[in-house]
Amino acid sequence: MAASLLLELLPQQWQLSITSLILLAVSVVLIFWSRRRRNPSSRLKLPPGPTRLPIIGNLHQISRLPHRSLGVLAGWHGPVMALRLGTVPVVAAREALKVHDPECCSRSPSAGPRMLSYGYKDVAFSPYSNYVRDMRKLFVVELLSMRRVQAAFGVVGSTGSTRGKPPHSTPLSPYPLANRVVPSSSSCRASVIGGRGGEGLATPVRRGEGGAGAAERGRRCRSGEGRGEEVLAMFTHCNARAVMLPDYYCCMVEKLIEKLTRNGRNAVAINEHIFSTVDGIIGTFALGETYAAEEFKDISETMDLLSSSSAEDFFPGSVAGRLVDRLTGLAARREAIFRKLDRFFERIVDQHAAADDDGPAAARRKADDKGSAGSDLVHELIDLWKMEGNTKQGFTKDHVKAMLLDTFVGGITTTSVTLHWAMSELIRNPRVTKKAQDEIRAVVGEKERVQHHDMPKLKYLKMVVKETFRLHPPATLLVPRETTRHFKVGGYDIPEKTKVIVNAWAIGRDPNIWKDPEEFIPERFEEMDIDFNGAHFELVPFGSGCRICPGLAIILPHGVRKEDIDMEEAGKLTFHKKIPLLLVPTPNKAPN
Ligand code: HEM
Repeated sequence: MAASLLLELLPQQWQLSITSLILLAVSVVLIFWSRRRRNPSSRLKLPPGPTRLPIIGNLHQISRLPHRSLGVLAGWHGPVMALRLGTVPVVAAREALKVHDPECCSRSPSAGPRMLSYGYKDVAFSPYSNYVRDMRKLFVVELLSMRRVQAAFGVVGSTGSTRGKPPHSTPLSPYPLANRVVPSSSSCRASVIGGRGGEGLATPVRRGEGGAGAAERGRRCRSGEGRGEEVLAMFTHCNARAVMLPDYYCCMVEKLIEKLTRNGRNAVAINEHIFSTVDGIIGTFALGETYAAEEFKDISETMDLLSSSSAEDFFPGSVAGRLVDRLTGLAARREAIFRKLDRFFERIVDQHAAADDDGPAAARRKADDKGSAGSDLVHELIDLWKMEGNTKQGFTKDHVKAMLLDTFVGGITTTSVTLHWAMSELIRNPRVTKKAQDEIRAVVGEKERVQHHDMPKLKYLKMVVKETFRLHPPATLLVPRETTRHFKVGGYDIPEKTKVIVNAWAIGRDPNIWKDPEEFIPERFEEMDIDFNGAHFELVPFGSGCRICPGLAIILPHGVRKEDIDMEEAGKLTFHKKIPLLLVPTPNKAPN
């Protein structure tokens, strides 16, 4: 009534246009409504979620720290929440991996990862397939196995060195690995910074065992269309593969100490030192004796490009998305980084391939004679390329480079970001630092450095690592998954091809699980049998199940007030400390 009165008061030419506009709006609503009725997905009981805006959906509700925005939204809408980011259906559900891991084993397409991984020829960003399963197996069973790592670093546990011995007790069999036997290695270790009579904390940490829950999930994964043998292999044989071995790692720590000592009483940006130490460890393990980050400076930009946050990711298949990425310059940056990355990988592969010209075995022998690492991951991948390259589903040079991307980018950044957070928490919490140092002193005694066999005794230090992962998982939202078929969680329907986000950061700070969740209290783990091996869903910094991180490696300073240490985050795929930690390194000698 009021509307018709208003219309009458308007000039005649306006009346016509406003009436047509109203008719148009009503028709659009009617068409939309009738389509919804016919669409079977509208009959599904989808999880609750925030109200969406036309076109952009819930994009406006996601800040630069998406784990925080999603944490707040989950507080309002519950632990299973549906969103739409652009045109992409998304479900944030921590329960998804716990109960429905086999249905969430894939990854959604994304423009950055697609280009940088040579069209999904890597593991981390590829949709689930036999190739991913086989390459995970290769990664876990061969490339990150104790035997291989020992071969790469020329050590055998804490008892001696293999220098002079052939690095391979059994030769690698070629991809597709159908008949590969999982070695029954059980010495699962990883390292964290530590030391004695020296300069700060330095020590390796022993990991926990898989547990019944893990084995059960491995079994379920396996029964789910043959997926997840690799998970079972990881949990039953070595749920935490070491990427850093004590001898080599000690050498890198010595180098770090030397650098810090040379620096005298000047403050240092500790993140840079951590980064180059981790780069040295993982770089050497994976790429031979190359210091990767010294040769390729754009690692953090690469990381940003791998996060699924381009317009094309939110509007897949649309010209508009691609156009926006072109106009904002993102597409050009992506191409430039890809060219640089490719040149870097080409050089590494070509150098290794040239050394392999006389045959892989001869190259290893030569390398071994020189007392160097002998066989690194690149050699292994080149072997595969040369053996399998001519087959129909050939393993090509691009596959080699894509696998290097996963190790180089995935391994170095995550590990150094974690160490940076750990150091910052230790500086903020002098009580914890003192307790960890006292433990190391007590365990290490008069020795100069922590030894391999000291690791299981450093229980408090392991709790410090767990507490760091609880508060600061570097991949705060893990690597998003995609559903391969419809399933129900918490009574809600999750359709096929839905992007699944697990907020590891919010789980670690959930007051229903953790007392005083914002506080850094390693002692909480004395009472709780919780580890980060993927078996406990209260702590999932490495993910869990079929796509659990095959690296599963961890790394790890007085007189400062807690408030002095800023803990703001920044990043896109992994979230690091926004303001680098500056420290003056001082020797921390054992009392006489
Ligand atoms: C502090 C250290 C690290 C953290 C916190 C971490 C975390 C993660 C997370 C959260 C995922 C996704 C898991 C999922 O989807 O459930 C992942 C996957 C992966 N990580 Fe790590 N990672 C670390 C170190 C490493 C290292 C050292 C390497 C290699 C040398 C590595 C290689 C990979 C690969 C290849 C994947 C892909 C697995 C797949 O998609 O199937 N990571 N990592």
